[in-house]
Amino acid sequence: MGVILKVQDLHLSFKGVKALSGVAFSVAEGEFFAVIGPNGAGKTTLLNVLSGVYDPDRGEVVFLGQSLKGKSPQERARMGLGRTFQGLEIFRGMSVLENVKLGAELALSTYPMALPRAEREWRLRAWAEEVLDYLHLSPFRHAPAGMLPYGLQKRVEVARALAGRPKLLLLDEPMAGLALEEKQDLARFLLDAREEWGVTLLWVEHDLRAVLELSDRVLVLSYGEVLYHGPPEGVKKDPKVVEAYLGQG
Ligand SMILES: Nc1ncnc2c1ncn2[C@@H]1O[C@H](COP(=O)(O)OP(=O)(O)OP(=O)(O)O)[C@@H](O)[C@H]1O
Repeated sequence: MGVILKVQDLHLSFKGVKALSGVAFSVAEGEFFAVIGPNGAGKTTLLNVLSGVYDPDRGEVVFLGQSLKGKSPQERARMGLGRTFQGLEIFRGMSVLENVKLGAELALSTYPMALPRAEREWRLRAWAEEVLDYLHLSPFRHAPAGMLPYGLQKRVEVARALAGRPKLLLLDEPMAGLALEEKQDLARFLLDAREEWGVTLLWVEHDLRAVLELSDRVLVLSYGEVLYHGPPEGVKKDPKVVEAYLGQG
């Protein structure tokens, strides 16, 4: 398995607060990689640096062997770096299908040649429908996304991100606010997406049980520093992690 993402010596401060301090790790292709840590540890800041919302003060992010320095979030997305957000980022007044087609536009924008309008529309629709079907959202395709229950809205957001055919999908707390059954459904969809479309997953998540059950490797951050980087089995055994994170109960 090759390395899809390499993060080297990232530093970022906000007015003296060190949000990231010497963060380094790598993610292998096809991995389900988790980032956890207490509130304010720097997890969302890390996602913002990876997706190009913030420039780091120091350090580098290499995606598929290419440095991301100076690349906008849009350029990164076109390279195959997808993202979902902590809050919901769907268009509530648009139908589920329209939301997912917007994501599919991104996949088509990387297509090597310009397509005739009708064919373009056909491909967009076909790909969006495939993703909807895969995530069991087809019955809701014409419903305004904002009218669906929260758990389904979260699933629409994941569907839209997957429709962009990311090679690496960054997920910011995808399970927040979901009931246990909805979490289990989402976990299955993510694992299936990895299997079916070969997408690598990097998720920030507070549900420790889900993280330890599903992830291949885990990065633990605290005060912007890496406390632990390794398999899930080692997380609870690491004295530094217990002290800074798990000890909080
Ligand atoms: N735009 C910003 N301006 C100023 N300070 C910021 C900004 N973004 C983050 N910070 C600070 O950087 C630190 C890390 O914040 P971050 O949101 O990355 O943590 P987190 O691990 O995602 O926390 P949570 O689990 O609560 O979402 C915090 O001290 C936060 O207050």
